Amino acid sequence: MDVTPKPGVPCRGMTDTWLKKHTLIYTGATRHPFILAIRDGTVDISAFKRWLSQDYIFVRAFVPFVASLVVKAWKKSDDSHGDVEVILSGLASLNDEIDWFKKQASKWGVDLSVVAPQKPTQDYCRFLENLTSPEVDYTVGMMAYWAIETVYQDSFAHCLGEGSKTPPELEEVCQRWGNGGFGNYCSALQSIADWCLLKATDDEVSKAEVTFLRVLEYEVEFWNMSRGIPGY
Ligand SMILES: Cc1ncc(CNC=O)c(N)n1
Repeated sequence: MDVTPKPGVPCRGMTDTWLKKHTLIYTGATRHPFILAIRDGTVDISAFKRWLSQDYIFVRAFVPFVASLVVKAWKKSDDSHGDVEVILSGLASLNDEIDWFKKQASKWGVDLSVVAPQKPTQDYCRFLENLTSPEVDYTVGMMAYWAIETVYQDSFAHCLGEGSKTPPELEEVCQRWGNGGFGNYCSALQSIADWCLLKATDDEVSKAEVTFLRVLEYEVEFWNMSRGIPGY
């Protein structure tokens, strides 16, 4: 079999295949009514504040998950792709992000010390905690990391795109994840995830695909909660 890359023909990894195969649910997570409301300037400010306080809880739980990936990257024998440095720089950004959330909270008059996690936040945080276990493959974890970051990058970049009417006071929020630098970071995570998937067993690949779908479902639930759909 000829495996040499053809000029002009992009080399598609497993993650791109899944984005195509599951495009409906991916679009549901990245073009959610909450995001569309930010983009068209009709977002309810109480919904935005709810998102802000719940996401602060999420991000705190995200830190140990990403830290577990540093451990797994360090333990595996092949680090020719510099995975440890890539993940570590993500942890450093999360350190800034936690400060950023605190500043945003005081700007919007949200008291983070009294915020209780709602059910979708609890469920999503528990899912992250399960992924932190040493029993979960590095491949599955990296793929989840890429998917979680990419949903935010794609969603918030959409709020900054051509023709958006995002309120000026929310632009900084959209920039946090929608900026091109973060887009490049997501591409780096995607390359690592694709490389892992290329070498993974069939069992790991199918576990990773299920995990990919679960991430998208949790993201949709998180937006639903933020939007204040009755029942939350
Ligand atoms: C629910 C959710 N998903 C993804 C992200 C983006 N990662 C870190 O900030 C986030 N903040 N919150």
